[in-house]
Amino acid sequence: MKIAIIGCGNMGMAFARAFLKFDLVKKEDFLLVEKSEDRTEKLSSFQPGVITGVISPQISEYDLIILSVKPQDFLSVSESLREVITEKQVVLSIMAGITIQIIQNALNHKAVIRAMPNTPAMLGMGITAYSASPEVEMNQLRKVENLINATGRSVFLEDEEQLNAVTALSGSGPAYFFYVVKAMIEAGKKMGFEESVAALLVKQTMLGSFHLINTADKSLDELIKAVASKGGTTEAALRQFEAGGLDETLMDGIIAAQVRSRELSEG
Ligand SMILES: NC(=O)C1=CN([C@@H]2O[C@H](COP(=O)(O)OP(=O)(O)OC[C@H]3O[C@@H](n4cnc5c(N)ncnc54)[C@H](O)[C@@H]3O)[C@@H](O)[C@H]2O)C=CC1
Ligand SMILES: O=C(O)[C@@H]1CCC=N1
Repeated sequence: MKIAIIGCGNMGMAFARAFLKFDLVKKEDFLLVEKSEDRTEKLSSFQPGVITGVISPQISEYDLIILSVKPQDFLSVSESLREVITEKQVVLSIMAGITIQIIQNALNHKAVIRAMPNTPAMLGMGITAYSASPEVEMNQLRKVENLINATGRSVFLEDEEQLNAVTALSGSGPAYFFYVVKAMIEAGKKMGFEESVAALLVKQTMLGSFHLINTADKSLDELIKAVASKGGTTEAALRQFEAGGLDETLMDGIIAAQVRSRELSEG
């Protein structure tokens, strides 16, 4: 399969590297379209077939076109892409908020898959949800699903609207996790630890706790209860979290992300 990637930043290249790792695509079968000159210099070490700063008719030789520019850059990309895209090509967009219909209209093109990955895709540990327009054929969808699975796990959603919630939950989710880890490390520093020691304590705690979620035969409430002794230290912390409305703040934040994802489709 020959793949053109438009917007070769964090996510576009995470996808490209994952496809290479699993030998799903050959280096020479990539066309990388990247506007930034700084970024383009870095891309040369990837040794793709073609690196270019602009969309040209050459793109019509590629089976799949991945749109991985920021949502705000889509309009300018679509103006040149609609001139050269051909009917047999499939478009895979990972842009937050931009609906299949907007992409179809802007490109005058029917076969569109919209996906929402997350940054652990860089390690092959991502989770991507995706929807497709009815014009995407089953064999095309399967091929794209195989590609996505090189970046981690995937889930197909019949209802495209749910991608806004996916964006809020797992698309943005890594940032929430890093935010909590950072706050915990800051607390460690406040209590007198060197940053490296605080980071070691927190990161290993997160890693071990994640594995407990997956392996212990306990619900999250039971896992919390198993840590929080009556009248003990954890209870003191949890009481403070509750008084500050931490869980509601987190939920409100995630819903704000969903609202923003919907807004992005309105331009
Ligand atoms: N970063 C994340 O965690 C996630 C991002 N996304 C989506 O992925 C998309 C890309 O995000 P990132 O990779 O984080 O952004 P990024 O800023 O790292 O990459 C975007 C790239 O597009 C390039 N670009 C802009 N206009 C262009 C044009 N006209 N032609 C060619 N290249 C152009 C930029 O120079 C940049 O290198 C966004 O739409 C975002 O919503 C989706 C899931 C997770
Ligand atoms: O923040 C954003 O808009 C993108 C979408 C999900 C993660 N990053």
